[in-house]
Amino acid sequence: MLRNCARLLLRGTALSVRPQAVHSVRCSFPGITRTFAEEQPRDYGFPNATWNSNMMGLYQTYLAQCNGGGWRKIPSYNTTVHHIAGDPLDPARETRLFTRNLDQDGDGFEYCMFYNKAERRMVCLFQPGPYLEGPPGYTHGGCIATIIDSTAGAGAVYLCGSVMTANLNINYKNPIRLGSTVIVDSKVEKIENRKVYTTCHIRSHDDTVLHTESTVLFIKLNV
Ligand SMILES: CCCCCCCCCCCC(=O)SCCNC(=O)CCNC(=O)[C@H](O)C(C)(C)COP(=O)(O)OP(=O)(O)OC[C@H]1O[C@@H](n2cnc3c(N)ncnc32)[C@H](O)[C@@H]1OP(=O)(O)O
Repeated sequence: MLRNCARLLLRGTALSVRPQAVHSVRCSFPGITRTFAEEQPRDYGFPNATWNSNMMGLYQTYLAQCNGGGWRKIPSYNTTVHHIAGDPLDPARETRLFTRNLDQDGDGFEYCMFYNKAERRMVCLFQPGPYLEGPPGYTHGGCIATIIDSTAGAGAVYLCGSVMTANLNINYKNPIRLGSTVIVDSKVEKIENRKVYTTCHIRSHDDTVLHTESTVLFIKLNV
């Protein structure tokens, strides 16, 4: 449905859509604003049946802090934009966010994010699924890099607008077991002109194990 509607709109074909069914999908990159007709999009940052008890417990903890505690839950969809002007991608082709590209809940990246503007922090509760395997039973380092980039990137976007990752450094300290829950905690440390310096740590759900420590440099685009 989404793909068909987007295709029709992109081709300029008249399409009658109920107003309440129109959802404006905005991209975080400059010069790109497209509106797609779609059903109410699913927010993948809500709990599903595959979330384990630690993930659920942390979710409830952060959710409780959204009531006057300075935190807010960030929605998470499975697509950003379908076409970038001048981009070689076929505008009619469906694209999916890398971290939301599997159909079955629980197989890949299960996560939700919470943002605290005053603290310049974006926190991601992350439960890696079985299709993210690297070493037997553990999460692939590239997947870990992805969730760090996505979390710190979202934090930079919420604070500064459009950014691109320029540099990502990770020290892997302890492996992350598949199916476990970890806390990805990023913070914007410093902004210098277009450069947004962030740090990010991944810790176990109970804070006892440090899995990674990293720095990520983003460059602002819309200045
Ligand atoms: C909301 C939820 C949804 C949104 C959720 C969002 C999640 C996003 C997470 C995914 C993000 C990605 O995957 S992004 C995809 C991976 N990244 C990329 O493909 C980026 C490829 N690189 C580029 O496009 C470009 O190099 C840029 C845009 C990064 C910078 O190019 P530019 O715009 O021409 O700027 P440039 O003049 O080169 O640099 C500007 C300043 O930054 C410095 N600078 C540039 N690169 C570096 C570097 N690696 N290390 C140090 N410093 C650097 C320069 O020295 C300069 O400093 P000074 O002289 O001013 O002092």
